[in-house]
Amino acid sequence: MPHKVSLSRLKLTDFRNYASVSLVLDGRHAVLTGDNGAGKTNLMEAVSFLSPGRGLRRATYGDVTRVGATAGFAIFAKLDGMEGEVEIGTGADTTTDDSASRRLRINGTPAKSADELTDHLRLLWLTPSMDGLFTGGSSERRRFLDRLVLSLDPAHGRRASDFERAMRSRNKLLDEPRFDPAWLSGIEQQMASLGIAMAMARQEMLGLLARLIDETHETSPFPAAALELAGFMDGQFSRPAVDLEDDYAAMLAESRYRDAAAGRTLHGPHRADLLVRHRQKQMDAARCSTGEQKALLVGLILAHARLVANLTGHAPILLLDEIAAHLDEGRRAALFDLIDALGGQAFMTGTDRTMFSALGERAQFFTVADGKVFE
Ligand SMILES: Nc1ncnc2c1ncn2[C@@H]1O[C@H](COP(=O)(O)OP(=O)(O)OP(=O)(O)O)[C@@H](O)[C@H]1O
Repeated sequence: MPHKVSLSRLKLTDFRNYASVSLVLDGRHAVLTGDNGAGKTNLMEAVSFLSPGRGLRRATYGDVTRVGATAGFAIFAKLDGMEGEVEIGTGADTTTDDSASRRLRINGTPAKSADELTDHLRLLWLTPSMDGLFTGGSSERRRFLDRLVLSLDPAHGRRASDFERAMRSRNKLLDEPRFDPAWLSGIEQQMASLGIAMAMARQEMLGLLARLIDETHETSPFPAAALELAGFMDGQFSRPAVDLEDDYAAMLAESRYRDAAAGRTLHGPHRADLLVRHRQKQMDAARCSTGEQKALLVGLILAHARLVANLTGHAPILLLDEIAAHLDEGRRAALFDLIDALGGQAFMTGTDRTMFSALGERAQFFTVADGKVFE
């Protein structure tokens, strides 16, 4: 069984609709129920700030600061983390500067980078806004894919942002009337090494996930997904990375004029797409019913959670927003058993407490109302 990483304390100050709230958690799953607009998702969003990035809504820090607050927002959490007990404090003063970056303290010491959070916990989430993942644009799927990679390989985020930065400089250079070829090929080399590393990290994660789905799909109550990356270096990933880097650098050099005309870089990992198929039905996920798509997504997240637990030895914290809403009683009970069997702590929301009764003593129940939380 993996080690259970769990939150024991969560305090919010001026975060969304919470002026001040403090939760004491006992390590079991946390079920948050309450009316629409009570603040359930906001609480989960606060927990999602314990991972690098802008949380599960990708909001600006100005947006998450409570309307009317005078000094920005703050989140404090205490947890039994991957390296033992840890206290994490994060927040930003957006009242004077909306572009402020967030401060982060781990055990009282300022962290150099938000990546340090991944030493203590891994977080995965599933929210209703992800329901259109298979039918929407490829950028959402890439973001989803990269988050899955990030929870296994924390360096992935830095690689992706360095690649973006290099690509922006190249696009800018190509926009100039006469570009300097030596300068450009330097940037293209950098893009090639970062871009191939990114693509390989994605391939590797998908390979591991596919193997795990293979091993577990017969016992899973959720449909199995077949996963494939397409749109960049397709079918090439058994070749050595250095060869792929050379090919990609050559591809960039060749497409300078076309890219200049298009005003963007036409080839690269930023154009890849995650193709998902329903294995049992042999059907593209985009053509499955709404319920089937949701079931595929739930199955995918839970398989990934198991992968993270297997590879790191620590079960990730799961944030599952309205996950039980459209399931019948039997499926809900099966889902809760599966979540519980992962060995980690899950936060779950819903409007009705009775929907979670199958969890019984395995969960701590909270009622959320108007920015207040009661046990
Ligand atoms: N910066 C903010 N300051 C104050 N209130 C905010 C801020 N941002 C959002 N809110 C409010 O927080 C409330 C609760 O939002 P939340 O998404 O958490 O609800 P919920 O309990 O998950 O509801 P639902 O069941 O409808 O999903 C909303 O009414 C929203 O207007």
